[in-house]
Amino acid sequence: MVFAKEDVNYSLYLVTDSTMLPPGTTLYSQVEAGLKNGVTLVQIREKDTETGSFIEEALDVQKICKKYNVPLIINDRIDVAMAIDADGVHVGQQDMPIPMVRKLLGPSKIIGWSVGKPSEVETLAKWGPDMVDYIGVGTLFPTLTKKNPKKSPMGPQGAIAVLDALEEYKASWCRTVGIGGLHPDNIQRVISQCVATNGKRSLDGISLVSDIMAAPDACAATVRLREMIDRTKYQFVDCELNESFPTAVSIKSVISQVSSNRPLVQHVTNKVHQNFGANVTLALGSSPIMSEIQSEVSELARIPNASLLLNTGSVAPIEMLKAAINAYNEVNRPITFDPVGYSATETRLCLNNTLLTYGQFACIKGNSSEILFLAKLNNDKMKGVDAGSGKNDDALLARATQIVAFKYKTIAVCTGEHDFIADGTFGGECKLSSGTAGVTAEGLPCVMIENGSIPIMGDITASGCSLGSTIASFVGGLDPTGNLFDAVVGAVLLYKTAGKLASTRCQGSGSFHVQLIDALYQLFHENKPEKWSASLKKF
Ligand SMILES: Cc1nc(C(=O)O)sc1CCOP(=O)(O)O
Ligand SMILES: C=C1C=NC(C(F)(F)F)=NC1=N
Ligand SMILES: [Mg+2]
Repeated sequence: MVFAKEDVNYSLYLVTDSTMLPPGTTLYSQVEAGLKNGVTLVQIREKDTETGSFIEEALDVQKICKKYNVPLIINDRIDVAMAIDADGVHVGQQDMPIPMVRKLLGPSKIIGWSVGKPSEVETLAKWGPDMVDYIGVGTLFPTLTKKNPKKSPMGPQGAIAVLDALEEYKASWCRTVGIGGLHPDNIQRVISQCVATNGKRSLDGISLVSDIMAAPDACAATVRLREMIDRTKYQFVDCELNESFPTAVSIKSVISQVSSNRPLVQHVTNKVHQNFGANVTLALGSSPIMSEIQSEVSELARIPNASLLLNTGSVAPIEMLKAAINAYNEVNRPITFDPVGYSATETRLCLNNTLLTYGQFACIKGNSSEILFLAKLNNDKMKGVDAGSGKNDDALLARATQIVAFKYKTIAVCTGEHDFIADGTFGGECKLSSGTAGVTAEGLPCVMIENGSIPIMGDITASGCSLGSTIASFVGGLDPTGNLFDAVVGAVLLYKTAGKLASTRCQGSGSFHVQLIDALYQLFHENKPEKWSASLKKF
């Protein structure tokens, strides 16, 4: 039986490995459990097996696959694939060159190729539509399954670069599966974030080994994976994600929610910001906790209305930051990420990129330099950790904010003379293959906040960081029916209005600090957004 290539379903692609079988299971029992519960494609990959027994195993697996009408792909071994008339092969960059594989297997067999970077896409595009049928895009996340890992994890952003290359080189025939460290805790984020910049394609499937092969109950593991992959809504935070434009009324409602829910705002932040951030949080009727203790982060995340502010100004150990991201993602509580000094040094760049790839953020907030860099629109290195020097025009900043929102499927905030806020959550909608149906960054809801300049804001410490505290309070205080975009816009509007008010009342930077907290306190408790000086404009 030959499978028509366009009928191949790549959505849940099991790659076998007999070296990790739990007691009481066999290669066949795990594969059958997968096939019974929604695996749509199987690859037998047994690196350390002698040819004879490999062929025996492959024939047995082939029988099971035929029973479920699922194609069987052989890893690396073209000879074995031909010997048993398998449905295709998967080869890596160091294996037999693709044109030779195609010559041996003929046009109807499925050929898969491991791809880790855009230049490899250029090659496959040059070979044309008769060569590579699908690519394994990886290694997405760290994994122990691949013995001698040659590739460092690329994360969703690396997969986006590969998807972009497929679009750039017009390899429309080529399908894609993500692979490497894929598990229930990151699959939905991968499906949601791995979208080509033109919005026209996302991964066609999720490929994995250990989540099923090493599962004591491979049926249950596969059922969970299947259900997750079939979901078209990625609810990474327990509040509403819809792209309505905020109004004074909706912001008033956000403040009432925050006021009554009194969110716990865990600050993992730099030393300079801690005290002031705590006072800003208290002024907003929320309760701050400055904890960097890894062992308590799961408990804190489970406190009602918990909200995490991750500010990488001066950093806790990366393992603690990762634990915090995991803990809050696990219980769908919001994380506000402030990549302070995003790329000022190699260390910060590496740390921030690692964290950006490690979890889903409700909001990513930065100054214009940080946002321009995150959007890859700023070539020169950042100057120090303060706001970028020089004037960037509004259109560029709005676009950069939309690009960051799109890449990370988050609410992106770019602060400066004007503030920009873009909603890249797509209401949580996400789908295999079709991406965002062509919606691109410039199609995202984006607002600009005008408020006149507040020069003195730059003369105090932690003014930007404390906007983070304000955002974290607002997103943390939402009811499940509250709206994330409203909360972030409301936080920025309130903060800028308070800054303006404080600058008219203070005698210098010392009293500005105090006046800013007073203004936040008064405006919050008064809750009359319709009277705020900061104005909102759809961009
Ligand atoms: C077979 C394979 N190829 C990879 C690549 O990056 O090309 S990673 C990998 C192993 C993936 O195993 P797990 O799902 O257990 O992480
Ligand atoms: C190294 C590999 C990379 N990707 C894939 C797949 F996901 F199936 F495409 N299989 C492999 N064996
Ligand atoms: Mg190989």
